[in-house]
Amino acid sequence: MDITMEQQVFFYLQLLLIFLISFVLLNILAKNNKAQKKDPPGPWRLPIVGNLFLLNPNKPLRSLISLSNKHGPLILLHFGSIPTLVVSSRDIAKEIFTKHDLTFSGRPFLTAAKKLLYNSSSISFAPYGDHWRQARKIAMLELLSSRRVRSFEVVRREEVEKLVATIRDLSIANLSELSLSFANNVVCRAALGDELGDEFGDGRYGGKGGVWLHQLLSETQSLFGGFCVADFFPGMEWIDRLRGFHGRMEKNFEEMNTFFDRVLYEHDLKMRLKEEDIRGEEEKDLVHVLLRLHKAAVLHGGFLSNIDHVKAILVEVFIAGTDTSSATITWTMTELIRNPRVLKKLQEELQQATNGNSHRLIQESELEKLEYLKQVIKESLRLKPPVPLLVPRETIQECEIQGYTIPAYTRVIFNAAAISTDPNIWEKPLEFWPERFEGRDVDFKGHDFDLFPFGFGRRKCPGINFAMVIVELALANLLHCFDWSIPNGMKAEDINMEEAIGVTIHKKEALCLVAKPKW
Ligand code: HEM
Repeated sequence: MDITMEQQVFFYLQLLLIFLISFVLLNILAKNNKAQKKDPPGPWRLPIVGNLFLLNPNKPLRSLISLSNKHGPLILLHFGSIPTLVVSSRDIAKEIFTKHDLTFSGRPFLTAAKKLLYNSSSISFAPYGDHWRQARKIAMLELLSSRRVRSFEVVRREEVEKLVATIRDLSIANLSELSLSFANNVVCRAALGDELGDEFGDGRYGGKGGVWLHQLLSETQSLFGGFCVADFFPGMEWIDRLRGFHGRMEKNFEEMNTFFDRVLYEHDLKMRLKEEDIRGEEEKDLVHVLLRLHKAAVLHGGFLSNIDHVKAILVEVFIAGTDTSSATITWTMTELIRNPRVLKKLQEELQQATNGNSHRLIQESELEKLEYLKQVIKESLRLKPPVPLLVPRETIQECEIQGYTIPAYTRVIFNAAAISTDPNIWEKPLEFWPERFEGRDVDFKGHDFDLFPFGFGRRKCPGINFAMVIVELALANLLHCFDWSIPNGMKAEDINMEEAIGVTIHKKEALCLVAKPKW
């Protein structure tokens, strides 16, 4: 059949019409879509630096709290070129956990983690995915399980004995330093075993080797807490090189890497001598456990066949486990000395717990019944959470929160400290008042959104049991063995409560107190 000229024109007109209608419809849809995509509120920002100028570098936490007070509990800031969502409300944190936990389970790829944690192959800074899942499983089942934590009871007891003996010889105790070396020694002995090895000073934690390792780890902590230009201005690594930050990271990494190579080599030698260790018997430290898993992975294939991943997990245990526990001990002692009523009540509880035989140390088996001690620590974690902004997260896909669109790869900060001192949730929020938890079932292990010092969801801290027993045992014995007072006629109000900066928040000025032995 022939098509007439008229029919042809009509056909092309129809096509044109369809094209025009589709074009208009698509445009409307695109506009609607754009109109629907709403950014969370946030302050005005400058080109290039974004909102960085709004952060007081000495008090970033306080700056974030005041920005949230001004702009709302869900704000979008730009740190350099990095969009960063700040969550400062219990209800929004709960919405995220219950509806979008997976979306918020990423971690940003930060320079220090890339360099010091073997290309972010540990747990805390590993991007969400199979590697992280496998590493976390090992942490939960093998390294930080209740059984493993119990197996280090002797280590903790011996270190507490040493701590108490050291303080008996001091006229003034620097509790910031003492609690850090106590936590360091417990973590080192749990991770590496009882001896450091002769290449590292005299091979003992209390000696030169211990001091050297302590300094090395402090530098690692400080690099993690430091400001790295490339994390806010990708492509500008050269500035970090120029200002020496890269050099510091390289040096710290080389020293740490050599140290762990040596530790692994020595453990391997011992394991070869004692074949039974490979089957998992007599595992005395975490290096043994990791080496067993590494050997099995090399033989049969699987996770941890790469020795760098073993080293990354070991560095992680140190950086995640020592500072946080010692900061909790120091802040709790600070609050107690400022609150003599609470201090006295707690000492009475400890006295009763010893069943009349008070001239001895409190044992781990007695911690369970110390209700008031638990309330005191909970209150300290509420007022001074050691990791107040948690570890930064990153969205792995786009999602909608409170009607706002949050794109994939947005960095996310949860302001746990703002929530745990929110006057809408807590009565007298800035007062140290442990009795607030009496009969109030507030869990702090990531199930309750009023208080989550250990984070929540898939990425919450797997070291809670490991940390809590260290903190409880140290505090119970510090308070049971000594009466504490403030030196040089200072008053409680004179104690400087300023916070140092870093991922873990320490007391800026060391806590120095007079310790009078009770027995
Ligand atoms: C008082 C002591 C501690 C506090 C306050 C604390 C706090 C935290 C916080 C806030 C996070 C981030 C959670 C999140 O993103 O939701 C975290 C993660 C982590 N913590 Fe702890 N922590 C403590 C002790 C420990 C200890 C003793 C260890 C191990 C020895 C440990 C190992 C880890 C690891 C591996 C992660 C990363 C989890 C992941 O990304 O999957 N922490 N911790």
